[in-house]
Amino acid sequence: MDHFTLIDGELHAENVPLARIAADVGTPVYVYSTATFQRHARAFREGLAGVPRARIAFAIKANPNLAVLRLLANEGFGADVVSGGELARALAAGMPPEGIVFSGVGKTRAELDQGLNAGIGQFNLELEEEGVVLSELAVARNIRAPATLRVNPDVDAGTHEKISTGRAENKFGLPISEARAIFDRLAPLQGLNLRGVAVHIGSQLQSLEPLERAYTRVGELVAELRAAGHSITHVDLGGGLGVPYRTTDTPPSPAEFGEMVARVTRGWDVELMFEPGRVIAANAGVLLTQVLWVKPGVTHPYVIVDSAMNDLARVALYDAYHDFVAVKPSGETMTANVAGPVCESSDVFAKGREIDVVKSGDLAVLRSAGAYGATMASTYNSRPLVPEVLVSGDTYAVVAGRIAAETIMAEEHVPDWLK
Ligand SMILES: Cc1ncc(COP(=O)(O)O)c(C=O)c1O
Ligand SMILES: N[C@@H](CCCC[NH3+])C(=O)O
Repeated sequence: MDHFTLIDGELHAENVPLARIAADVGTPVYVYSTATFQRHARAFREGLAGVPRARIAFAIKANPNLAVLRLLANEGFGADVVSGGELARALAAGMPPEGIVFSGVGKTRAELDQGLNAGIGQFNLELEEEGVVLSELAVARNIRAPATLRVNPDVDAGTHEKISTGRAENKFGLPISEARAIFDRLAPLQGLNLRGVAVHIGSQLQSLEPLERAYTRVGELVAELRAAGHSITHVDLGGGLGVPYRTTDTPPSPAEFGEMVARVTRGWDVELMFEPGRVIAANAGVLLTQVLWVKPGVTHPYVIVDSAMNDLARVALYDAYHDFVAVKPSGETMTANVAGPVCESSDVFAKGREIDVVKSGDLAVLRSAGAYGATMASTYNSRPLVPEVLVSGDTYAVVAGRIAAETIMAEEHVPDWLK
């Protein structure tokens, strides 16, 4: 359930008509609901009620909008960051440094430095050399960096191959079979407080079974590390819980996830970290767009909208499904393709789909666009960066402006020899 509903035959975000936002801000525009974000954040936390000592770090990559981060900080969430830019955003949003986890396979020395300067709560190490460098940087400051080893459990998450991270051939994590030896070598380093293990096997998971397998392997590793004399106090179980994009999708609920985690981790006696992204953000946002033309096609007409793959890349990248619905549906439907203006044949949001009847000038939304939407937008075709709006009750605020591609076009970008 979300807070984008029909009121008097017209789609609203909470109590605000989407048509009003379109008139005031223009389209395309991402529209987020405060109430949906809060509902999802609370449902996730409540799902973990049976898990002692659980901490939640929102995976900022899913939606790094500062207002959204402030909202989640107010819900007690920390942040999972994967770059210096995301770290800066988490801090700017008021997330306490000790609630911030730094993940990622390619952290630079400058980013490790930035994390140490900020005093973040945890570095998830992806390779042995990274641990050596982090230790050196920490020793230079006379501190010890809190860290875990991210392991790759070689589990197929059963999701789209481009968002799968836990198979042996993926670039993420250390082979779990080598974790013990690497832990033995890194744990004594003076600048490290190597205190646990992290795992994350992929995104948009539709089943708990691969997560349970991965977590079980992590549990075995924790026992093995303890038997070898290591003190293990922290385990990071990552993110990945899927969401319904279609009404027929039935991903596990946060409550079912929490029940599985409580069962699998019983007796681990550690602080558990979770890094949800999509499950908090996806259904808290829509991409509001206007129909430009309805163009006759060979088999079906093309509904050409003013949003495109540069605004919402998921369909072109992963063949993802986003529901397309009219803001003022007449009740009639038609079979059509929905496409954007970008000069790529992959700039198509829906093919041969039964959709609400729309005509030139009508407003419509692509649903479930709050995660990996605006954050993956680009200025391809010199289109502006899409703005974002956050609704709360009867009011809304523009929380990211429409940034014209021309603003990054300057005479100094043309070298002298071309003038
Ligand atoms: C390390 C890590 N943590 C958390 C996430 C968030 O995943 P999701 O948005 O599927 O919850 C990701 C993305 O897959 C990730 O790579
Ligand atoms: N960008 C992907 C998710 C990537 C998850 C990050 N490891 C998507 O939209 O589905």
